[in-house]
Amino acid sequence: MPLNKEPLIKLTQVTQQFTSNESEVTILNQLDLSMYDGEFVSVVGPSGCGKSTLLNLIAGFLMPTSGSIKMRHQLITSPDKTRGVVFQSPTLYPWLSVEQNIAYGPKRQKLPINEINEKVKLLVEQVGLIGSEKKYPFELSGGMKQRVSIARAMVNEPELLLMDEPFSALDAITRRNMQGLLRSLWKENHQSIFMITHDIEEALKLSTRVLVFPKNKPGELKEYPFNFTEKIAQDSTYEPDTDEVFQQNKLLLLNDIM
Ligand SMILES: Nc1ncnc2c1ncn2[C@@H]1O[C@H](COP(=O)(O)OP(=O)(O)OP(=O)(O)O)[C@@H](O)[C@H]1O
Repeated sequence: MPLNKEPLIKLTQVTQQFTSNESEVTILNQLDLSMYDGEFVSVVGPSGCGKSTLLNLIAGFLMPTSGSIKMRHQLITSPDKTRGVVFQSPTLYPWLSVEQNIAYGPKRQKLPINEINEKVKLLVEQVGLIGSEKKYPFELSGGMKQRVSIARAMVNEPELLLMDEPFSALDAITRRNMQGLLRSLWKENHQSIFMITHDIEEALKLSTRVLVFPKNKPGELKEYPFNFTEKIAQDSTYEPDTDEVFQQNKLLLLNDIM
């Protein structure tokens, strides 16, 4: 972890409690966490451990019970366009075409039309939707819809992309393709990414750091730095499924969670 750099995101002593059946439940307990520019951080953990809560706090959808969350020293108090969010189910406007969906944010910001067209063209290319620009959401597969969602989030050039189980509704092959796409976007655009996933392999294959909510320590986080994503990007012959180190780390994470 870079010690000499300023964090992009900094959580200090963040506690999140919710009321359930008239009693307080602590979901996150005095959590300290820093994330740096260019990192790809994944979060894994058992169902209900607080993964989405953590993402919602960083997005600004939720305020912590106590503690602070800052982005470049500024307290996060509401969602804004410096943090783009991609959800599990694509949230596209059904009456707008692919290119109109992507252009929606920049149009609202009243950016010059030439600039919007350029951004949309570049993103359509980057997410692999050339030829589908004029299609409407009902004409797209699940994977294509999620490609539009990612483009829609990235068109605003967010400093941080937050993804809540973005591929969990997709079939295995589409998912693998989307993982490759996301790795390329991360590398080409030097994008910082914070992703929640249920899939330990996905976390290991994509991230530079994995945060785990261990099963026996509710509210706490454990961290592991990894470099498999760089290996996969640089060496097309590298096969994690036959790499002993990869498999050992997978077991390590599984033991933490299950
Ligand atoms: N707004 C809320 N009010 C009350 N309880 C909440 C609220 N949001 C989340 N919770 C509770 O907090 C806990 C953590 O929820 P969260 O959605 O963060 O878990 P998760 O790890 O993302 O789960 P999953 O993997 O199943 O999606 C759950 O018990 C949930 O019911």
